[in-house]
Amino acid sequence: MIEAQALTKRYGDKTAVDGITFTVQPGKVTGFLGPNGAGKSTTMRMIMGLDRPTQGSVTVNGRPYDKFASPLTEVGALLEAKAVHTGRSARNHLRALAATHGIPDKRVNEVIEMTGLQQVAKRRVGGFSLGMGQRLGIAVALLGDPRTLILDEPVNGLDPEGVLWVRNLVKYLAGEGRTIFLSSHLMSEMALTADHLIVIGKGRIITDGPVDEVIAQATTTTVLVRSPQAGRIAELVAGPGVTVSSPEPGVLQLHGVDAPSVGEAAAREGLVLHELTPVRGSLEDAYMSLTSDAVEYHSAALPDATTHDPEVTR
Ligand SMILES: Nc1ncnc2c1ncn2[C@@H]1O[C@H](COP(=O)(O)OP(=O)(O)OP(=O)(O)O)[C@@H](O)[C@H]1O
Repeated sequence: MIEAQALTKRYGDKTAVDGITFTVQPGKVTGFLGPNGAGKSTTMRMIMGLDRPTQGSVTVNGRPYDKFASPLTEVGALLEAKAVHTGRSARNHLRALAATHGIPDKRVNEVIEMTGLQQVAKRRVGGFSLGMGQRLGIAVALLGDPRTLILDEPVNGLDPEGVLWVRNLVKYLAGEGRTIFLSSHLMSEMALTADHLIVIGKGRIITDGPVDEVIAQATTTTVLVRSPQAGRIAELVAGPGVTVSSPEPGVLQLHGVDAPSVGEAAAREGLVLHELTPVRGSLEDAYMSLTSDAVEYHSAALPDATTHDPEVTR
């Protein structure tokens, strides 16, 4: 378990992390989301004892990181994967780390296998691709078989097979009762991987809850109806708080009414439905809505492709 209490980090005038309190529970994958510069890496560095809080505290399994006699066996981390510029092979890099932390050599082989590095274990780490470097970083994090794992952007640079592997790995490790805390900017991936989310912006917590609740809180569910009698159905469901739009003939998009009510109203009148689908908002929709005020680095909007002058685009 990770527990942060009023955790704060200032760099001069800049408050990178602004008094955040949260708990990361064991047995779950907890996603850590927020725009660039929100304070995710700074928070993770404080958990790992690499940055000292200006105020507040953070503990792993009840203790500050620097109080662990054998930290690698308590908490493993992949932080801002920078290429390890070393002439050592991956295996020797892992062996050296294992030796200094009293970890048996056979664990090195285990993590090499777990991370799919067998083919390249003898190669110089300095020549690794971004994806191989990520796998090695994850191997380092797993080396001490820790109860808690902190992964900053673990899928960065991985190919689709690697992304799927990380997803399955962290779910498996959480299923074993470990505490998993990971950041990612890939919302679709986070939606598939995480059970719980903590979203921060400008150093403060925006929301903290189960993935489904975060999505439900920040998006609206619409109902898609396809029917040869769409006009009649639109009349039936009309009422205060209900908005109806029709993107194409025979199709309705309904806000403010749920799918069972539409189905029951149609049945009562003997109307035919070809489709009745609740359309939930995505995590990306929820994230965009939750963080819209917290984005420091706004990008310029691109011109709408549909309004291009055909003379110019041709
Ligand atoms: N060593 C430092 N000195 C000064 N400012 C820093 C330092 N480290 C981070 N910051 C600032 O603190 C803020 C939070 O940065 P942090 O790297 O924690 O954000 P992040 O959420 O991890 O962002 P990203 O998604 O871009 O990785 C940023 O404004 C950053 O510029």
